Amino acid sequence: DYIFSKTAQRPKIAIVCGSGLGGITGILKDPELISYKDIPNFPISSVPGHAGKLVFGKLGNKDVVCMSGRVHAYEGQPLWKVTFAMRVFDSMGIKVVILTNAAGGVGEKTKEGDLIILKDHINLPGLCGFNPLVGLNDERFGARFQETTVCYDKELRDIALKMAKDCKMDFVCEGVYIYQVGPTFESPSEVKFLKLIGGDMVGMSTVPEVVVARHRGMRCLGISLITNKCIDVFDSNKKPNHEEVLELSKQRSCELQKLISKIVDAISLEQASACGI
Ligand SMILES: O=P(O)(O)O[C@H]1O[C@H](CO)[C@@H](O)[C@H]1O
Ligand SMILES: Nc1nc2[nH]cnc2c(=O)[nH]1
Repeated sequence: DYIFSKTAQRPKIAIVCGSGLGGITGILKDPELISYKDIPNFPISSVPGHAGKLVFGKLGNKDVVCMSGRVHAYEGQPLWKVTFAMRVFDSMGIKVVILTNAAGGVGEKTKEGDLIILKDHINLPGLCGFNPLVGLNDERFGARFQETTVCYDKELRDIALKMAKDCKMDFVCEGVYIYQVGPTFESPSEVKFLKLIGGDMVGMSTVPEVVVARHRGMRCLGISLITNKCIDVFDSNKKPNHEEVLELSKQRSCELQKLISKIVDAISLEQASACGI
């Protein structure tokens, strides 16, 4: 109610901006900003590169809302708060959520600067009891036992790959994202393990949000920007750090913005009936 009292825009598509990836808010037409701190109960990010505002506006000819900044479990927030925005989006009538993140490249397939469309995920903490759907379930909002067979909508993924091909973005492909809580980056032995279990990239976000978004029946598309290669050799002098993550995000933000703009355009053309947009 608070959000709708502040804007007359009623988007059907939400975009979650990962670390340093809030630049897309700068290309929205007729932007209207709402600070997280003004929205009742909305959690506020403490991480550099996560601004803390909802930005409504037009991307091409479609209304969208961008979440510029997210909270992560490693900030000490419970998972219901980490995923709170997804419940808000659902009550606002959002049908499609595009989630971006900065991630470390695990396998040979990925290199710095690549944009990887999430084909699936491995919810490592989820497998050990750290899942946002733990707790009493309200059947009005979703099933007790949520399936996660196709978390990342096939049609949306196909659109993303087609748009990337049309734009000759040869650094876009599909991959599997592994969620770990953080805030530590991975040790070399952990990276070897993540490779073994079939991950292409690893990060500290997105999956809890997707689990809740799917529980609420929203369609999800995930896009990882590979900001660094995970180090799987012992005694390396090279060490991952958040500054490097933000620097790479800055370098690739234009390409990501272009790809998302094309995807949003295509959703309106190709998915009008399916998504009720
Ligand atoms: O996933 P996003 O929010 O893009 O952020 C990524 O970047 C941070 C590490 O540099 C971690 O929070 C990781 O999850
Ligand atoms: N877990 C994790 N998250 C990241 N986010 C950006 N880079 C990384 C990384 O190497 N590991």
